[in-house]
Amino acid sequence: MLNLKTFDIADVVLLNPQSHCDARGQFVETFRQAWLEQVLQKPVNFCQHNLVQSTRGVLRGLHFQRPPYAQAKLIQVIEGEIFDVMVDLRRSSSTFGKTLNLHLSAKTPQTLYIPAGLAHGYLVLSEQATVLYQVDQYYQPDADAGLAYNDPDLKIAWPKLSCKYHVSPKDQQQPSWKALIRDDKLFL
Ligand SMILES: Cc1cn([C@H]2C[C@H](O)[C@@H](COP(=O)(O)OP(=O)(O)O[C@H]3O[C@@H](C)C(=O)[C@@H](O)[C@H]3O)O2)c(=O)[nH]c1=O
Repeated sequence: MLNLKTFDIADVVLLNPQSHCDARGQFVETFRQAWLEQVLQKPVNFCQHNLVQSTRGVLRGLHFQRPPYAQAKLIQVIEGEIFDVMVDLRRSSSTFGKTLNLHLSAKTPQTLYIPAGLAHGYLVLSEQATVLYQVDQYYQPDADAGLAYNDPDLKIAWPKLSCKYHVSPKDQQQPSWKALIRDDKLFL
């Protein structure tokens, strides 16, 4: 049986699938297309699968692809724990500019669906983390875009760690929210 959670930001869905435990270990159906299609009332089709490994303090994001290559994402943490962040960039949305954060851990098999039009990022809280994610549009380097993870306007309460955050040179120079919203082409 599937248990799912929705949030203030429309179309973000956290799937909490059932674990089947026995003497050998556990078996979990982490995703069924029909589950999401029933909630979203539209077809989903993931064409690219990614595997990302990181160590504690690595902060990736906040990222999105500009239209017409905006990507919906399906996130699973298969090792370790992350603090996952989403920002609604859809001008038509009642939660435009709103952020949402969740702790995701491999200890609890969960699958997070992030609709197209949201910026996404995460901080690794465990010694190592492995994130598997699927996207419904191919990676388009020319459409790759970002938003400063530490923009005070976003008020994201990133957890404090005993080590420094490890942020890529690209992500240290992402634009602020105010700079981003001046550019109409960035949004759905
Ligand atoms: C995202 C991506 C990157 N790459 C390459 C480009 C680069 O050489 C290397 C690392 O890219 P990045 O620094 O952008 O990787 P990363 O910072 O992990 O980017 C990811 O961050 C998280 C938060 C997301 O939500 C993803 O959509 C994606 O943007 O991998 C691909 O080949 N395919 C892809 O789909």
